[in-house]
Amino acid sequence: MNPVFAVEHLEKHFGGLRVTQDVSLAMGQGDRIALIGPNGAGKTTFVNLVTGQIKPDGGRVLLGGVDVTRLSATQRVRKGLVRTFQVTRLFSEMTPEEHVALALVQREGKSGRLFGTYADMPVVVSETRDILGTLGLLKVSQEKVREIAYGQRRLLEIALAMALRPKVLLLDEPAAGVPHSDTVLIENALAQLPPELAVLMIEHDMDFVFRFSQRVVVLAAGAIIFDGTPREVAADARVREAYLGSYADARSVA
Ligand SMILES: Nc1ncnc2c1ncn2[C@@H]1O[C@H](COP(=O)(O)OP(=O)(O)OP(=O)(O)O)[C@@H](O)[C@H]1O
Repeated sequence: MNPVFAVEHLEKHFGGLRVTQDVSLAMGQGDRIALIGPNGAGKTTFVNLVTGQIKPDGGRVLLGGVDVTRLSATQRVRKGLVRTFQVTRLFSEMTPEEHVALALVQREGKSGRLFGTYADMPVVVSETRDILGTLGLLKVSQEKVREIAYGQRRLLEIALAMALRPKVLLLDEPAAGVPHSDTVLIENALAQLPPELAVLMIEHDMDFVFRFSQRVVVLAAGAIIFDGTPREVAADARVREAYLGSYADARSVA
């Protein structure tokens, strides 16, 4: 069976800097992969290449076995490759329900209708509730975004990504900026995502990474230096040197 998502020999240079070096990776349905690496390792560049925000200098991006390297970011979203961003892009005066409902209205090509009319669209109303329920946001669905906790805003970003019906979801640091005590909200919500969805997460919080992922891919200086289970990755000397440092010793995760 074809992987749901793959990159083959991806390359990106910025001037003389090789930011992505011969990166190959494949994901199957339901995979939960964490992409880790030190600052400047090329994680965001990798996601930008995958989603089509920037063009690679070499290599291919495949979705369901089909080469999408030449497709725009929007075309890739329509094919099920969806990302979230590190920085939230929400409207402070709108509610979570309005955000998700309008994303669904837009997805269905009904955005010509007047704002606020989604209440007349039962399919939109029920899917909105399902998505907000999955992300644990029903209790704040009617509050303005400026009134909800930062962690809930990050979850709303993921809800908006889910409104696009992804097959592959790329999460760029979903817990960044979230107080450590609230990280569990994000973890619990991610655990409710559909099991068949393939999820690749960039994240610096290693406790979160080890609990979330079945597989950890380590990027350093633009190249994959390790790809294995959380237990293997924590025990690998090269990874400790490049990234984990004293973390693995301190936590005894190996
Ligand atoms: N548009 C650009 N032009 C030139 N250099 C760039 C550009 N974008 C990124 N870089 C460089 O590419 C390297 C990788 O950056 P990238 O943001 O992908 O790393 P990262 O692993 O996501 O880092 P962080 O964890 O800090 O977000 C860095 O050295 C960065 O300065």
